[in-house]
Amino acid sequence: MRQSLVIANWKLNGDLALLDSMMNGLSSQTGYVADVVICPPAVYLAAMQQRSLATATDSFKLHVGAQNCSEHTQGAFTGELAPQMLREVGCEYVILGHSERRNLYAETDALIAQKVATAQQQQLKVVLCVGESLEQREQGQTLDVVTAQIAAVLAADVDASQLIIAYEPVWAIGTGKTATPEQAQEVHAAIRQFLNQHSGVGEHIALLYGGSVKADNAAVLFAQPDIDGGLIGGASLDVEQFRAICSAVKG
Ligand SMILES: O=C[C@H](O)COP(=O)(O)O
Repeated sequence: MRQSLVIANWKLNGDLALLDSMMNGLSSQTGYVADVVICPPAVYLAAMQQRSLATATDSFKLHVGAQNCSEHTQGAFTGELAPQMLREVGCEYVILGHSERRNLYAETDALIAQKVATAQQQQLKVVLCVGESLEQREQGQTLDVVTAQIAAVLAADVDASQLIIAYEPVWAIGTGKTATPEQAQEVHAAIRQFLNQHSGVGEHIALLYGGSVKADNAAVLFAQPDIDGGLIGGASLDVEQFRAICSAVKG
């Protein structure tokens, strides 16, 4: 049985007050089928871990995730955060290869592969983001782009069976244009098949959809057979919306 996950990526948003209201709001309604992960800006990670422990019960815990990490474990890299530092403050997950990192910070497939390897060596669960631009989709290159992004990571010293992959079409991120359930399912199925062919792990790893997921479209996306949950940006900053999205994952 594959893991179901809903992950909040706050990006450069939020504050301690939102952290408190989100933790209280989510933990006041438990019984989610999916594991729920919140990835706030890094300065809030330790505070989130404290709150996660304080609100945890035998059956429910909010998991802590980071939005990025260094490919290095230590050294003269001003401003960077090493995976084991993230682990030490309670992080279990890290998002890598997000299109904003690829496009705004020029992260290459090679750098992302290095980051994935280092993060896994330090026992972080990696959420690898992949996705095509609008131009690439219009030119029929979606599956080639997405599988090439994954292949670059599989070529490095990584454990494919421990990856979580988030398919996020770049044209759907923060635009209000969601991929249709059929478009998303087609790419997820292709990713699973590709992973089966290249490392035999396709049936076992969680594949998430991201890109303008909201309370009113989450259920239909998550009902697709190869979609195991979501990576949520804007709607993860609203307690009620995010709670509804978490509840939209069914067993
Ligand atoms: O990491 C999250 C994705 O970039 C999706 O963002 P969005 O839900 O605001 O479109």
